[in-house]
Order: sequence, then structure tokens, then C-alpha cells
Amino acid sequence: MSAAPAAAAVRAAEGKPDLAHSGIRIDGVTVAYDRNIVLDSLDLTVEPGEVMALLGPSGSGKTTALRAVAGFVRPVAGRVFLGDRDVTDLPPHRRGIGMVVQQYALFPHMRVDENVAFGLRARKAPKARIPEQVAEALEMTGMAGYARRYPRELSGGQQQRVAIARALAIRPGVLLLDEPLSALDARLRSGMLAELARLHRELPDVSILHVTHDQVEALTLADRIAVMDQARLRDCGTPQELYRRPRTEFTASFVGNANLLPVTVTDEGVDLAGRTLRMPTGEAAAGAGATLCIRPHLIGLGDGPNALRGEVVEIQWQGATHRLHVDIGGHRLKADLRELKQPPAIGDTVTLHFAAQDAVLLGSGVGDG
Ligand SMILES: Nc1ncnc2c1ncn2[C@@H]1O[C@H](COP(=O)(O)OP(=O)(O)OP(=O)(O)O)[C@@H](O)[C@H]1O
Repeated sequence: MSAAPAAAAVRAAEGKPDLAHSGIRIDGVTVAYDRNIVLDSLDLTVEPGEVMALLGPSGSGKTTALRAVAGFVRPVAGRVFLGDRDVTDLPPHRRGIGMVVQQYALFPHMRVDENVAFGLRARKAPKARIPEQVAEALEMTGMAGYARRYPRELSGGQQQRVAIARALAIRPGVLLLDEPLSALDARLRSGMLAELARLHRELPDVSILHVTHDQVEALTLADRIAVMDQARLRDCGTPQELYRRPRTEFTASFVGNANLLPVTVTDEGVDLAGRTLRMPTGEAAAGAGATLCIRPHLIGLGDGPNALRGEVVEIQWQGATHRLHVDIGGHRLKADLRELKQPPAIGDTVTLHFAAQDAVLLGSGVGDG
């Protein structure tokens, strides 16, 4: 080992990671259990100071990816870099990483301040500095007034704040969050979402990898979202890119609500059950099959460009909107319509429309790369 990595390792061990060189690079990482591949050649970079959400269905490999970065699972192939350091062979406690998991994982027999100090002691941080770092971490998470309580004397949300304080106390360059809000009830969760967003603003140098299966969490907190399915990375982009211009049907359906309708490419646009819709079709050849993706809230009621007539088969009042389910030649189109003074009834024939630029064409070489 040369002097520079050795020094970095010592800094990590002391809880003083080199923030200037933080950031995560996962390079072709494969993880297998009993020859069963659960993470397949993952390539992913989290820039210094960036929040990357790992979003995907249950069992897609999100937690495994996080655990590979933390050092709790050993890849069968690939390397993990934190900044310029290859940490693949380092044990977890030498990586200078803060980690928060779903189930607070506080030590029940230790007070809040002792829980928060635990990581610092384990890393042999200078004793004199521990109280100051503990106080600072509790302050950041709004738990300064609870230092002498035991975990059992705290609510679930408060316990999770302590877990976050413990992760932050070592002043990590990298923070790993594994579904940190999923054990909280809906009201607490939205409060904690705002708290995490604030923490991120206060820690602009910390790279955060945040595992979630909650798309609202991912859309709200992340600078970029990596979409995983069946052990593989399927897509990666900013929340806006993935929401507005998804490249695959999987992303379109997983990030936000989407109508996905089978269409055939024509010379003028696409054909949906005998109706011609005018839109750019890129390189796609006439006659090719494709999928039209249009978000329910981008559909309007009444005549307009790309008008589609159909029968209302279901109507749901959702407070701010009515969701209409309309049968268009055997395909169901969902439309979220605001401020409907006189909503149509089931069985009515309605006309819906959407702007060509709001629709995305997927498949057949037209958009899904
Ligand atoms: N220790 C283990 N031994 C064997 N298989 C495992 C182990 N840990 C995870 N797996 C398997 O690896 C796959 C990926 O699991 P992982 O926990 O990474 O998924 P996930 O996307 O985080 O799912 P969830 O959202 O449910 O937490 C799953 O099929 C899981 O059963």
C-alpha cells in the first residue's frame, strides 16, 4: 500500500474521511449468493455531494448494492471506490461511511448520547473531541434535548433521528440510507423527508446513496435516480428526465403514473386502435409496433390536438382531481382532470386530448435506446 491510501485509511479509521475526495464509484460489481446472482455488473457513480436514490421493486438488489458499498457483502467481481480510494478490500469500519437502516438499530441499553458516540469510540476518535461531535450531530437532527434518554423513551421518528445522528457523528464523506423512513407512519415520514432534504443542504459535501422503493421519496430527495430491476440497473437520470422522458416502459411505470398504450408507427405519427395521433416518431419505420406513454395529468377533456373519443368506464374522485378511466378501442386511458364542475358519468362518451410533446414513444428503436 502506498503512503496516500494508507493515510486515507487512517483518516477513515479516525472518522475523518477526506471530504474533498468523496463520491462513490461502483465499478462492475456483481454479488452472488450460492451462485445465484443478486446484483449483476452494477456500474454507478455518485458524485461528491450528490444524492442518488436506488429505486426498484422488492428483491431487485438495492440493499445488496448498498451493502457492497458499506463492505458488508463481498462482490464476486468488480470494485468499489470512495473518492480515489479502492475500498473493496477494506472492512466496513475502515471505510468512513455513515449508514442508517430501516429499523433504527439503536443499542437499547445505551443512552442517546452513548449511542451517537458509539461509532466515534469504535473508530478510536480522540476522546476529548467526542462530546463536541456528539452534540453537533444531535443538534443537526433536532435531538439535542434528548441526549440522556434511552431509546425506549423515544418515538419511532425520534429513534430514527438518533440513528441518523449516529451516522453523521463520524462526519462521513458518504452516507448510506437503507429505507430509513419506511418504518415510520405516513405523517412522520413526510416530516422526515423534509428533514433529510434540509440535512442534505447542510452537508453539501456528503455523497448520499439512498435505497427506497417509494417513488415520492426518490423524486423528492434525489439529484439522480438509479432504477433497478432483477439485479440490474435499468435506468439512471434526474427525476425530471425519468419522469418526463422515460426511456423504458419499466421506468415509465415505476417512476410516476403512466398510460402505456400499444400503437403502430405510421407515416404521420402513430395509430392507436384506428385513431391517428400526430407526433414525431424518430427513426422508427412505418408499421413498427411501439408503446405510447402519456401521464394521466397531461390529458385534457374536450377537443384539441390528438383528440380521442371513448366511453367512461370508471370515475374516481381524488380530492384535487377526478380520475377518468376511458375505453379507447379496447384500451384503457387514465386521465386526471382538475376542477371538473360537471364530471361525466360512467357510460358517457367523452373526448380527451393531449399535446404531442407531452407524449413519449417507447420501443421499436424510437426512444428506449
Ligand atoms: N444473505 C442472503 N442470502 C441469500 N440471498 C440473499 C441474501 N440477501 C439477499 N438475498 C437475495 O438477493 C436478492 C436481492 O435482495 P436485496 O435485499 O438486495 O433486494 P432489495 O431490492 O433491497 O429488496 P427490498 O426492497 O425488499 O429490500 C433477493 O432475491 C434476496 O432474496
